[in-house]
Amino acid sequence: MKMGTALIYDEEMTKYKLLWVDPACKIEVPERLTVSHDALVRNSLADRCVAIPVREATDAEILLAHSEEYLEAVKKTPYMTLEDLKEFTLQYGDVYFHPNIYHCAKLAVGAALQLVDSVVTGKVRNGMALVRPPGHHSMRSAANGFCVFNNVAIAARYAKQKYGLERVLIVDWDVHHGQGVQYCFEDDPSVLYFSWHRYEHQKFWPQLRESDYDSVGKEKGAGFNINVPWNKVGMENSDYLSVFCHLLLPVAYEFCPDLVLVCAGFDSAIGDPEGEMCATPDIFAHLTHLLMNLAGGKLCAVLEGGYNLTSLPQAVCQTVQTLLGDPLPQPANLSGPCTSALESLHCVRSAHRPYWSCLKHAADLPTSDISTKRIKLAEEEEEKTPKEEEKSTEEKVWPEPPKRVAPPVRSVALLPKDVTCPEGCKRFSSSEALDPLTVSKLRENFLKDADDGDALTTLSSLISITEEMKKNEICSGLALVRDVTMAMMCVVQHAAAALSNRVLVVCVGNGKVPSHIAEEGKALVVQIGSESTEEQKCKYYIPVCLKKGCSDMSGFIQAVFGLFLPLGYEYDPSLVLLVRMPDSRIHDRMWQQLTALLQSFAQGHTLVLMQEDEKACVGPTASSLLGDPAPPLERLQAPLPQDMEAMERLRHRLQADWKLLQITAPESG
Ligand SMILES: NCCCNCCCCCS
Ligand SMILES: [Zn+2]
Repeated sequence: MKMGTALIYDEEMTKYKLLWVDPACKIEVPERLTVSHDALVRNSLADRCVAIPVREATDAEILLAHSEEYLEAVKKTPYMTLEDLKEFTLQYGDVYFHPNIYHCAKLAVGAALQLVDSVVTGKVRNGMALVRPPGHHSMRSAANGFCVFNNVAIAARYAKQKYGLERVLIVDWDVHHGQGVQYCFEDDPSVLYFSWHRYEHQKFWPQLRESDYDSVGKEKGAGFNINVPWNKVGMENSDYLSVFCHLLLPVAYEFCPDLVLVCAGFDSAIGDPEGEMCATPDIFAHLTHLLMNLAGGKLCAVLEGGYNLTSLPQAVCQTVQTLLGDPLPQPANLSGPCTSALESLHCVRSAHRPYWSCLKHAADLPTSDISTKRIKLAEEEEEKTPKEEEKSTEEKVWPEPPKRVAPPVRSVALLPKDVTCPEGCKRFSSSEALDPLTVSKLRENFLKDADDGDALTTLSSLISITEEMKKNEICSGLALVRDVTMAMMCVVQHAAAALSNRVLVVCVGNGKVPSHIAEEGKALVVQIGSESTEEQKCKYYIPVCLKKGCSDMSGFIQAVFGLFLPLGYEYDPSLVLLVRMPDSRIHDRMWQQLTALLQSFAQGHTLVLMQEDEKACVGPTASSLLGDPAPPLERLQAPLPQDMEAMERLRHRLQADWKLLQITAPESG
């Protein structure tokens, strides 16, 4: 049964503002919340959510992350005069107080806790809390960076204490480093904190040495704090996706969290005066989707920053629409990560090599460099942005994110009559006959026995399904066929020729895949199995070999994140064909994860082909195609070294053609 998405918002949290002149704080305005909520209402997203009321956090809850003296001090602010408030504020940095901010800060924490309760108890699947003041900069005994109480840090402690959760992942995609969260959990292996942030070699606020990539956590928490410093502004969608694919997701899946909390700051979006980045609002649909199959889909997004009143509401809507399960937008043209981002990615992966088996094969840091400060030389040759003084002040413009229309039919199933159609799926029966030309072409090209009526019906039905997808009548589909290879050939041939689709073909399991279908680039074929049928000779046919075959979950998931996703994003297909070859021996859970993750592409137009005897896979496949979160994989052990080395060699060979496969900067000089 499809569970809902919670939306937590209360206009009371708009009822505080800056009462004096302070240039550092003037961007934190009540309108941030009103424009975001109004956009959700205007786009008919709010009424598709489950409205959960806010509540005030109790003292005990606030004390989960703050000291008594700090709480007692803040408690006095409602009764302060304007002068007292100014005086009180001086002891903290880049933050302001107001007679009503304590009340709002308690509501912001309470909203986050209400969201945790709704998600962890299963009342809803996931959700978002629109709150202010934000939280991730506030520390045990100090307000900072517009933050009073650390909403997400308290939520993580609360979730562990009340529900006995063992592992919580916090993803902080805000453009600032949530140092308050880092301090809270840096010695705690049960909370993995990931943050990227504008850093510019410690020149950017809050200018902390401990925000660099070599702060990996302390004592038992070593490895559970991941900092990705952006040492240049202007980071784009490619940079964000590269870090997700080559760092966050492999580690997050190895960590196997029971709950995902997102410090959902949108000052990392284009147009924001703080971040000065260039990632477009629709990228947050993809970042959200890529996290939605962790922890069985239990994801709580809590608003942090976001100061551009145009990109903030757009990004909030993209996030909520994805939480609701709508098809993703086609990602904007991805040009590959910039040198600076690759330097940072390389440094973080090296720093965390000792702690995560998925990174064990990350190349080592050149011994001389202990921090990105010394790697500036590689940056000189690539000027991403004009020098400081020439910094452009013109208004950034970007296209309105594309409408994401959910097709009338979410998923169809082409099944033998004796196989029941999964709930939520629509059984496909080719209503109108295909035009005779297509039929005759099918006969001569694909049918061994020209009079094989069943095969003809199946193939013509598959073609009809791809045509319906092209018209966005159908989102996705699955088919049980007698011969998956022939069915694959037929769909690729037709889609590439007739529909001018770019088809991403993902073949799971061994079996002869006629690579000529990849020749002219109309299809990109990746195949993963236990033996490489043929070595990779053309750019569009990529065989991945796992010693133990597709039953090896940790090797498989590395191929998904390190190869399949980057390739898929760069290829940007309009159709994804997922083929389960006979006796692939892939685990159902891994299959469901793959089916879910491949919906990142082609606006979810995924067609799954399976052999007729795989009846048992129909249900799990359908639930993933219908948008149900894939069940979590168990904790992954180390992938086989020889598999990882083979994947490294493959990636190294391919990265010249496929930029999103890069994980280190091109040799400088
Ligand atoms: N350019 C003004 C300096 C403001 N620095 C504090 C930013 C806090 C962001 C919280 S997400
Ligand atoms: Zn921020």
